[in-house]
Amino acid sequence: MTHPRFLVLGANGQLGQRLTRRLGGLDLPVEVFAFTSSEVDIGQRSIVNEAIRSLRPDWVVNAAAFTAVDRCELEPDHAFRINALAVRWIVEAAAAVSGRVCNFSTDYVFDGHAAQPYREWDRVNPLGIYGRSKLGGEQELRAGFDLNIRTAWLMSASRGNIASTVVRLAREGAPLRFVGDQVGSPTVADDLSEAAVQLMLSSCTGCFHVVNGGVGSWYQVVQWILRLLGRDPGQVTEIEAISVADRYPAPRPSYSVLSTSSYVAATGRTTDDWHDALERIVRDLDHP
Ligand SMILES: NC(=O)C1=CN([C@@H]2O[C@H](COP(=O)(O)OP(=O)(O)OC[C@H]3O[C@@H](n4cnc5c(N)ncnc54)[C@H](O)[C@@H]3O)[C@@H](O)[C@H]2O)C=CC1
Repeated sequence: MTHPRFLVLGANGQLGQRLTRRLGGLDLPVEVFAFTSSEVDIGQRSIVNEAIRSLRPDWVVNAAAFTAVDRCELEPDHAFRINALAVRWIVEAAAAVSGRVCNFSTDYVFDGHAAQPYREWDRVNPLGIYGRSKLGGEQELRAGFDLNIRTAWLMSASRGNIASTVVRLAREGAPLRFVGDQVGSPTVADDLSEAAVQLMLSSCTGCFHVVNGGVGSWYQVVQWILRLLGRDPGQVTEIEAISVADRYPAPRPSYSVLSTSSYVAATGRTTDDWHDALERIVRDLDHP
């Protein structure tokens, strides 16, 4: 009997690293192949084709993306090429070897005008190029065959991420200015990886929202990190809530909380509240 084969693209990214590690640590006989952006450039159709056709994976896990939201406005051609057209090439090559595609998308496909958590079937209306290009990628997937996981506000213990940045700034006593007027679903990349693996192992197809539970702003995330570090945010005068419009050129949805009820219905699992999930990361960062 052959073991399920997984091919991870964008394996050097925040999610790609976690997913590769999670797949490699499974208590099941699986084969995992992982390519970084320099090994397989998904923007090159022939390279994508060659990698997928030679390895014949059961699942191509696309963790590669152009995720710099503000740069997407300046480089729309590149954004559409990587976030949309490349997904078409991945799907074409996967189809040739009867493989499925697990793709990741974003809460930024929504405009933020909702008053309750977004479901998978809610009207999409991206505000900027990043969201539009990711929506383009979603549209390349095959109904009933591929898996599209919309997630949001990813955090991990990687360097440069919000958790490690706040820990560093707090230690240096540097001022902390974070957006307070945008709320969403902060999500830990390890938890998303676990859920994605579960969905693939249960042969789920279609669109699922997968995020940690609860609602927060980046300002609240930072307050929570400071509390976990034993610093009373009330005493930290340097922390300031700023407006998204003051910080970023590209528009962002002011409310992009995602409902995970489809994920719960499909797998019987729930995701942890983001406060608990973040606590695990900060504990690891604080005591490396
Ligand atoms: N970071 C976040 O807050 C959110 C991320 N997402 C989605 O989750 C997925 C993973 O995001 P992250 O890991 O956080 O992003 P990331 O930016 O950390 O990783 C993306 C990876 O793709 C690679 N990449 C870029 N262009 C490539 C190319 N032409 N060929 C191959 N690789 C290429 C980059 O080198 C990077 O390693 C993406 O689909 C993203 O759109 C969705 C919502 C929120």
